[in-house]
Amino acid sequence: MRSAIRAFSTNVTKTDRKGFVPRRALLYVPGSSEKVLAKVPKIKVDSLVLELEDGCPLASKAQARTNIAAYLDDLPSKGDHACFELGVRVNSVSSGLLADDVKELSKAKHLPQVFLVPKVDDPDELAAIWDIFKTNYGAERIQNSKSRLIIYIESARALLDMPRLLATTLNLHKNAGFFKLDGVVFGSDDFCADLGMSRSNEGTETLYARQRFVTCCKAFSLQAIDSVYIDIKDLDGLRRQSIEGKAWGFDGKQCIHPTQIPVIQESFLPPPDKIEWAKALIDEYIKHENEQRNTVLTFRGSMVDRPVILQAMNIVQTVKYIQESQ
Ligand SMILES: CC(C)(COP(=O)(O)OP(=O)(O)OC[C@H]1O[C@@H](n2cnc3c(N)ncnc32)[C@H](O)[C@@H]1OP(=O)(O)O)[C@@H](O)C(=O)NCCC(=O)NCCSC(=O)C[C@H](O)C(=O)O
Ligand SMILES: [Mg+2]
Repeated sequence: MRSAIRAFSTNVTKTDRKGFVPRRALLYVPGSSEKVLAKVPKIKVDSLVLELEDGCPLASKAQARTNIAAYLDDLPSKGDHACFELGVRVNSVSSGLLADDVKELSKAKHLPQVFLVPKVDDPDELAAIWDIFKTNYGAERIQNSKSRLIIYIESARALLDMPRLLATTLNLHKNAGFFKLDGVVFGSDDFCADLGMSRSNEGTETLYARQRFVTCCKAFSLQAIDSVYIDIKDLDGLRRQSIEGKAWGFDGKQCIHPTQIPVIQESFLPPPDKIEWAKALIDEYIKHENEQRNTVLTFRGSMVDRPVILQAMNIVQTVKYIQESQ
């Protein structure tokens, strides 16, 4: 892309995209099931999360920890994985289970590519989380790893305090060497429970929350991962909510069943006609700019100014990054 276009600060270009991981679909695979774990290397999804939290019954937590630690310990023997990223979601600090999770996981030779920490409600919890990881892994092992961090916003308090939570997490990386925060997940089901809401497939009850959430993520150049859609059989509803989330600026969506993966991943890719529109608009804009005319132009009957160009660039670059990561 030409320099005039590159000079714009966009959603995509302002983020450090080195090591960019597409997270259109983030699939939870319960760690308690050895049968399902055996399928992990072949599951084609952007981000695959070995689950220790709510997808794992309390009675199976210990078994799930052992299974996931064994999986990570023996990672090279599993061969190439079809996913871009293999993560582990641990339990929250408030559950009292996090220390046991991290203690067991740290026995494995390999770290996951991303740790996902749910229910981060208060900036003070972050010091406790860092302390648990440091105690078990040792600061050096963490600082020398390329593992990333994803946190969850799942309560009214966390949503309101989101800027402070994100800034504190980013500072823990900068000042102490904790894993770098790369994305944030909106835990809509826990959020509904926290507010006494009844969740619906339409998701109108979380409209404000999702919009505030995505705005805060983008203010800190972080990936925003949308709500889970629990009606597994309703793929049309899932598609509608995925397309809506993409249009609102979300980068991906949580996923609980393999049938949801293609629906979500397709929805988070701009459609071919949008990609064609964006490329043609950028070409036209460059031509227009070279002719030293006003930077507002008419394209296919619509007025185009700088923000429209930025949206077109986001489309082209999102596709480019996903293709480059494949
Ligand atoms: C919901 C499920 C319990 C359904 O499982 P099951 O009854 O086995 O479904 P199917 O018979 O339709 O399964 C068909 C085959 O697909 C495999 N399968 C199913 N789910 C998964 C999966 N998640 N990953 C990999 N493979 C999966 C089955 O094994 C079958 O295979 P086969 O026998 O070979 O044909 C189950 O889908 C499930 O447990 N999903 C994950 C649930 C979970 O983790 N929930 C917590 C995350 S959501 C969340 O916490 C949101 C957030 O925090 C918030 O607060 O909002
Ligand atoms: Mg949750």
